[in-house]
Amino acid sequence: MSAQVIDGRACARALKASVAADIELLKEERLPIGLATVMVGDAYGSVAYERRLRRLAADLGVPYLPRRLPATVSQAELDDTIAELNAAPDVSGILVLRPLPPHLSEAVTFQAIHPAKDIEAVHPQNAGLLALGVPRYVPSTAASAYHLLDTWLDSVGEDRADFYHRSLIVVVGRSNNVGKPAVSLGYDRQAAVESIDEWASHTGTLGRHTRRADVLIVAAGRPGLIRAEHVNDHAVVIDVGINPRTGPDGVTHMVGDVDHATVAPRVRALTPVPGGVGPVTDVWLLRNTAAAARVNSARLLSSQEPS
Ligand SMILES: Nc1nc(=O)c2c([nH]1)NC[C@@H]1CN(c3ccc(C(=O)N[C@@H](CCC(=O)O)C(=O)O)cc3)C=[N+]21
Repeated sequence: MSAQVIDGRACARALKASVAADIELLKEERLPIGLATVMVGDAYGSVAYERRLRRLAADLGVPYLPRRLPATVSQAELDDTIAELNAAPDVSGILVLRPLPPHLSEAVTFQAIHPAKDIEAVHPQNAGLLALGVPRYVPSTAASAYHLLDTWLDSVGEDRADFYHRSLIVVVGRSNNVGKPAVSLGYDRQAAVESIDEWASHTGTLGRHTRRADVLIVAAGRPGLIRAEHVNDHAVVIDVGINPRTGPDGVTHMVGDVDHATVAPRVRALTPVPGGVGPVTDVWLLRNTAAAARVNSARLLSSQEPS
């Protein structure tokens, strides 16, 4: 029997309707909402993501400010751009696209973002709140992985709490933007959680871990990393990988970290690439942008109070 393919586009459509309603309310209340992105250079994944965000923001009627800086920009110039966006009253959320060129520091850059506008929770304050189980914003990629899982559980009639309490979630990849948040969100659901560095594939120990997973979340950025021998027959596999691959025809398209053709026949359910986590991620980011409009207005109101 072949696995159920989890439909990320359908899930994104439903989520988008609820985000559109949030945005409508904000407009009625005259709370300013706006998304700003900062792209340094022109990495393939960043350009692709930025294009999607621009379209979605337009669709939802959210003002969108794309800032593009040359790959040679200095740390001080990048920090200045962020400071400007921090101060702009019509910008509720700021996203700095990764990766940054090697001469720039992600740690320094992310600390420059005002925590109230940090819709990806990359500032240490927001990353800390997430790790403590009291997130201000849930980072969109990891949030989308769990949103797809939750929605799929509902669709097959499994009780979410019961499922997570019985499950081992294995997260492959330990990036600050996906792997680590995915671990925190697993803990929050009271699941057993295991985190593995993708380096385990070089020591031949990857399968030993991944084969035990009830839920396998793969965010390693390595096409074809997970194959048939890495999974068991009741696994639910969430493929977070977004890797450009140029075919023999010279056309570049996206593939995930999971070898879909060999894994799909062996597991219970899995997400495709494209059409899995990706489409939900964009919508979640706009959801956080709407939530940020409220966080920012509360902050501005309280700063007007006498001290
Ligand atoms: N700070 C930061 N946060 C990010 O989340 C981030 C980033 N930087 N830098 C770039 C990467 C890349 N990325 C994508 C997410 C979804 C799709 C996506 O939705 N793709 C569609 C279509 C793919 C296709 O065109 O075939 C899909 O999966 O169905 C693409 C790319 C987010 N990234």
